Amino acid sequence: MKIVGLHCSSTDLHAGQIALIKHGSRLKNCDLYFSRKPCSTCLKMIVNAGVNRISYWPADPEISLQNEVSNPTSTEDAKLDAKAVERLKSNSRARVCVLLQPLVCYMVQFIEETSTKFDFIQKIAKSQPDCNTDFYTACRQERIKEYESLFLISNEEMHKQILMTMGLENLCENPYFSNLRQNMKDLVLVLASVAASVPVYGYFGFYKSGSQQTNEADDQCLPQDVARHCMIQATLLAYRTEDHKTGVGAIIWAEEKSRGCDGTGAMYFVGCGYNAFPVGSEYADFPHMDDKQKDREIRKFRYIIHAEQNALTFRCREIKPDERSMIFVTKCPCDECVPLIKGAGIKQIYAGDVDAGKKKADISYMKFGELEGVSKFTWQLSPLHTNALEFHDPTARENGVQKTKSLDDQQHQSKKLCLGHY
Ligand SMILES: Nc1ccn([C@@H]2O[C@H](COP(=O)(O)OP(=O)(O)OP(=O)(O)O)[C@@H](O)[C@H]2O)c(=O)n1
Repeated sequence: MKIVGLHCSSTDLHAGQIALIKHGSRLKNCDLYFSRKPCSTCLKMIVNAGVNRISYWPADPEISLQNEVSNPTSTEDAKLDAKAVERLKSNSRARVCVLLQPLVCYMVQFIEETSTKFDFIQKIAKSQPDCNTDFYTACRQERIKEYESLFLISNEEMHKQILMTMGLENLCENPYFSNLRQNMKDLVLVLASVAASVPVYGYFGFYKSGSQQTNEADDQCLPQDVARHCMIQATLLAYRTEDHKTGVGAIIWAEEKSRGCDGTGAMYFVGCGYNAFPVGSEYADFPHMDDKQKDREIRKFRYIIHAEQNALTFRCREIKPDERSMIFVTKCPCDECVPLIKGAGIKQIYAGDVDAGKKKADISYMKFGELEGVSKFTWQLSPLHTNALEFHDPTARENGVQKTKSLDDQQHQSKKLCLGHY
């Protein structure tokens, strides 16, 4: 499977319309994933492009289908549109279905426990030995609250009514309804746990590492919230690893010269990957041992494809020399990958720096520190505030976790996943 694009709605266009503009008839046979059921404006074009499957999150984040009292005309429109969507669905070849695979047992617990092991949490914990990792729990609680309000509908009756209007009455009876809500909740918990592993905490963030020779434009760090968002994506990918021990995720974005229309500002998705054995291989085809195993022949390192290598191989866009392209990796790039990243023309690396400068038996991390010509940003305390872990403004913190800026909050709240009527 290869990801060919990630889009969200802009002021003028819905996410589905943007996918259509960006990819045109290349959408043929693709699978599309929506954070809500697409409206007829998007669906008719997508169906027409010949897509294979459309999966959507079974909720309506704007609750536009429920605002009958406050806004009868738009609710009427929303209901008409829901009917049109049903007709498009039943009369088209594409499979239109609910996006929800129940998670395997213990997955939520596994992710919650392991996400504290990521570099980003460990660095903070090490810098303040007395504070243990409680800040992780506080940060996770904040993310849970935020994502629940975005992705779940707290009132069960209202959720049932929305499902009915969407043509999902088969999910409104128990135990199906409660299973559906539990599955949705589990995914929210997974997302919140992973997001909390790259926390908003004090003056920690991605800052330039070392004194490097690069051109000025490439030296500019992304806003911290954008960098964190992309690293969370990479961290989610790391959970797909085929390595028993170490999961690594990587995602490449680039910045267009002109501002795009796809709701991601000027940034566009280039590719992503995680560490795994060659495509098509079966579980026992290759060795899985690490370099503590004496017999070198049964170690994994000569076989496993690194996260950055998969992101570069399965990218959907070219890396243009005159655009600022950036890779986000959850671990320090190793000596095999550093020349590949530079050779591919990537301008910025955002990474954790676990193992940086280490020479292990079969994998080394020596070149990252010496790398010139690519800007490197690693997770650390802001160099301007090295001794200032505490905020001067006490209102900026809550349970030890920095609160999101109110302006960001407002922008986030007003961002609709699919603008306009349903
Ligand atoms: N930037 C990186 C760094 C490592 N890896 C992957 O991470 C694993 C190796 O991780 P590492 O921690 O160096 O070695 P391990 O033997 O797994 O663990 P240990 O730290 O105990 O040596 C390999 O699958 C390698 O493909 C990767 O994809 N991208």
